[in-house]
Amino acid sequence: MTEPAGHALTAPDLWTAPLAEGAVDATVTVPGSKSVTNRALVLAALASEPGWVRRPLRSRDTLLMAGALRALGTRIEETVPSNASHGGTGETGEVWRVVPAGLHGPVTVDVGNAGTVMRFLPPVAALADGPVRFDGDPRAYERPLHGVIGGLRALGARIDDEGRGALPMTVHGSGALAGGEVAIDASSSSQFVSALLLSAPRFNQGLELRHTGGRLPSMPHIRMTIEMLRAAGAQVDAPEDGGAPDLWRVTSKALLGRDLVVEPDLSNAQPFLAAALVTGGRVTIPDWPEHTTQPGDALRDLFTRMGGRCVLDERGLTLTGSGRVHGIDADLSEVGELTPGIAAVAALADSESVLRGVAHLRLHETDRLAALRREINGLGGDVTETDDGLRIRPRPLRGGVFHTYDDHRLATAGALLGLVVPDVRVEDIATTGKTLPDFPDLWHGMLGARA
Ligand SMILES: O=C(O)C1=C[C@@H](OP(=O)(O)O)[C@@H](O)[C@H](O)C1
Ligand SMILES: C=C(OP(=O)(O)O)C(=O)O
Repeated sequence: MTEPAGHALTAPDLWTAPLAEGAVDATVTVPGSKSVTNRALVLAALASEPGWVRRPLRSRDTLLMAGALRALGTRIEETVPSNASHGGTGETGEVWRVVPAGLHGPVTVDVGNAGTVMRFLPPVAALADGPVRFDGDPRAYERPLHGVIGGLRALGARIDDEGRGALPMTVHGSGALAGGEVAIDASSSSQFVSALLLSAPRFNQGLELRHTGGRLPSMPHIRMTIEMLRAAGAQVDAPEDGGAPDLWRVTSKALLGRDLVVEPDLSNAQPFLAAALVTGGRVTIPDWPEHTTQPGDALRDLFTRMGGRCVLDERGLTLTGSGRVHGIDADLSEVGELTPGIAAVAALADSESVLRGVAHLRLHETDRLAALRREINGLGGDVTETDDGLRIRPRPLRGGVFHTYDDHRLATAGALLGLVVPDVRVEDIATTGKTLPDFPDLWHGMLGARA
């Protein structure tokens, strides 16, 4: 079995996870969704008029996206108005005004380890005038990109990847892309599909995209792409509208500028809701949307099956723990990014769990299946890898170092275990900055609010 990739385990920067002294009772306001913010930025940059992104997530992944679009020529003005009431939330918040402009190289884009940046931006670069070099963290070189590279080449783009089929690479934009029909295998990442769809209204002939290959993961994220494209005026035919399976059509058409309020990141709400579940407490997440394409909405069902009670009302989503945590047998293919948090809860349950359908997590920020097995077992757990997931048999856990492999969701999983297992030290808690830089403060705040 391979060991998870990540940075050195030798000089860890250790964060002692706070232990809950009793049942957690808190309201936690979670910052905006990474997936929505980065789609909103791309669509706004490709639009034919200015747009607004309200309550954007400010984190490593979204700042990399904004920085790359700026380098390509887009103007993004950040303001924190004193009275930006919007969207019925009544809250003030940060607003980014996005003013699209001609996209130009030569430019170098740092993708960090952001899947959304490394996959959503090459199609944008193909529309730019000049070469756009893509580089990123060492792990970004290992993450799959072949569907984007092969797809773009078939649609008329010139890409120099020195035969790697991965980063680093240069997209030689010529100011326009023919577009048309293409087939790709997106079974290793739904982001290949989202990437090509997002830029497709700007292709001369639009796009007819077919997925060929194994099961497509993270379908809610593809629905998010389609919903946001349509809200920007795009014409999209998708399988769920009665069309052929695994086939999407996007018409060539100008995109509108939008005024959009970013929903809270429901996947980042996971550790806080889980805190209520494992301590038999109560946590409310305000502004939980009634309708959403975010995969995190599945937590209502998953955590109910694991022993919590969820109520969605005008205050937001409230999860109340019963004091008991049950194991679960779940196919997480649609909601893969929830796996580390589910695995941590499962390690504290009263029965075995089997998590299925998530083989593609081996190619996420780190090999998440190997990392979870190794780190939970390092605290005394009993986790084994299966072909497509994890089998977790709860055992009494002990303290120790929880390594995080530059993976924000490993770090929050470690913090959750440390809530009920004394002396868990989480390596590099700052890695949560990929999507949730405020995590340590929010976590301590949640505990400080304990009734
Ligand atoms: O499109 C998106 O915003 C995302 C899609 C998913 O990627 P994969 O399909 O590669 O798992 C998800 O895991 C990632 O966190 C965000
Ligand atoms: C897989 C994830 O991120 P990325 O957008 O980098 O793929 C994640 O956030 O869990």
